[in-house]
This record gives sequence, structure tokens and C-alpha cells, in this order.
Amino acid sequence: MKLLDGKTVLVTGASTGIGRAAAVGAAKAGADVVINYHSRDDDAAACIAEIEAAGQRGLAIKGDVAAPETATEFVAKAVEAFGKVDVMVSNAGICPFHSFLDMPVETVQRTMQVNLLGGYFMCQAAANQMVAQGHGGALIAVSSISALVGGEYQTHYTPTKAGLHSLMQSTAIALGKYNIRCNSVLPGTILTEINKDDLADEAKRKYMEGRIPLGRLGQAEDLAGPIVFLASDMAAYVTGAALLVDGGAFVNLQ
Ligand SMILES: NC(=O)C1=CN([C@@H]2O[C@H](COP(=O)(O)OP(=O)(O)OC[C@H]3O[C@@H](n4cnc5c(N)ncnc54)[C@H](OP(=O)(O)O)[C@@H]3O)[C@@H](O)[C@H]2O)C=CC1
Ligand SMILES: C[C@H](O)[C@@H]1OC(=O)[C@H](O)[C@@H]1O
Repeated sequence: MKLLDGKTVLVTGASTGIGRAAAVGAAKAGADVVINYHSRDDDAAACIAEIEAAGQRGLAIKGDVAAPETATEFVAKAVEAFGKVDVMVSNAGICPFHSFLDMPVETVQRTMQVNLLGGYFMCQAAANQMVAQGHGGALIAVSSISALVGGEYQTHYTPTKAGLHSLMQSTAIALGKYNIRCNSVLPGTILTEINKDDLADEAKRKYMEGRIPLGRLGQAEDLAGPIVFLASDMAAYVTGAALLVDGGAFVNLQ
């Protein structure tokens, strides 16, 4: 018996990085998995191949999470294909690093729309489906350590991560009566496409590594276990929680 046997798990932003690791991790734990992605057709197809190699069914649906209708379509197509939705992992996100004083309006708006509003509408669409099904479910938002601490070039980004953290707290209250659990994971610095350019700066990368008690930056796969746990019945009494997955970076003051 695997942790997610019989469950249908939806993951946004799963063509690469943390979303892909979560999708493949869910499949390895026994779930059928439907993924959303924005632009990387080949990577999305490769993710589905990994899901199928794990012996599970997979389906990729392209769409921009910034548009509310992407969420309702994503959930509807998942139900059409696999009959139900048990878990929504709202992961899609962007972080175009930029200084505060000259931050372009469009960059702020796009970051808010993708990261926060995209997460809101995805969780709302999944929750409506779960309520209609009548047997509970789990929402998991990929927030960030950046929900708790700031970043000089992330003034448009960190509020979206704090917002997702807060969204899971409020939805935990709103949806508890339906046995829908709502939690967030708070990754630290994880080596993915989102920060490839930022961490190409050797000095910055070394500095970030030096802040981490476990002595290394994270890999996308480091998030798979925590996400599978929160999706599973092992976490049946966990809701409104936020799980730091940061190698200890947050607690490392001195
Ligand atoms: N890496 C890190 O250090 C940390 C990351 N996070 C969060 O983790 C999440 C995943 O990031 P990560 O894996 O690192 O980054 P990646 O850049 O590797 O992956 C981002 C994923 O999001 C998708 N995506 C981007 N924009 C949209 C959109 N408008 N609609 C649908 N999908 C979209 C991308 O799709 P495609 O490639 O097809 O365009 C891709 O699948 C983000 O929310 C990020 O904020 C949190 C803390 C730390
Ligand atoms: C993209 C950044 O490297 C990454 O994003 C986060 O949310 C983390 O806090 C890191 O800053």
C-alpha cells in the first residue's frame, strides 16, 4: 500500500522544478497526476513520461494560471480524465528579480497575478470540486521562506508568498467543515530555473550556501516528500500548517 494509492493529484507549474518533482513524487506514491504548465511543452511531456514510468496515469494541460478560467478548465479536464480531484498542489510561480525603486508596474502586476491570484483561483476551483465530491481533500500551496523574511530584489514576490501562506490559513478555516485540509510548504533556496541566473553569481551562491545549517542548497526533489506527506492520510489532522523545507536556513541567525 502506497501513501497516495487511489488519489488524483493536480499540480500547477509542473513542467520543471519543484512542481515536477512533486508530480513525480506523487506518482511514485501511487497517485494519478494531472499537471498544469505554461510554456515548456517538451518538459511537460517528459514529466508525464516519468509519471507513467512510475506506473500511474498522467495528463498535461497547458494554461496560464493568471487567468481565472485556467483553473476551472484544469479541474474540469482532470475530472473528465480521472473522475475526481483529491489534492491540489498550487505551485506555479515566477520571480523576476528587480530592484524596488524602479520596479516596473507590469512586473509587479504579473507577479501578483501568477503567484497569488493564480494560486487563489486554482485552490478555489479544486475546493469547489472537492466539496461537490463530498469526501474531503487537500490543498497544498508552495509558498516560501520568503513569506517570513524579505529580499532586496523580491519586493514584488515576497508579498505573494506571504499571501499564499495566509490563504492556506484562511481556507483551512473555511474548508475544515468539508474535511479539506489546507497547508503550505515553505521552501528555502532550491536550485531550479527560477533562480539559475541569480545564483550564477558565485559569490551570492556561496553566501546562500553558507547560511544553511545542512550545508547545501536544496534540490527540487527535497520538496517531494513533504508535499506527498501533506497530501496523504498520514497528515489527516494537519491543517493550517506551514512546513519550512529550507535546510535550517530560517533559524540560522548566528
Ligand atoms: N526555487 C526556489 O528557491 C523556490 C521556489 N519557490 C516556489 O516554488 C514554485 C516553483 O518554482 P521553481 O520550481 O523553483 O521554478 P521553475 O522556474 O523551475 O518552475 C516554475 C514552473 O511554473 C510554471 N509557470 C510559470 N508561470 C506560469 C503561469 N503563468 N501559468 C502556469 N504555469 C506557470 C512553469 O511552467 P513553464 O516552464 O512551462 O513556463 C514551471 O513549470 C514557485 O511558486 C516558487 O515561487 C519557493 C521557494 C523557493
Ligand atoms: C527564487 C529565489 O531564489 C527563491 O525564491 C524563494 O521563494 C526563496 O526564498 C528564494 O529567494
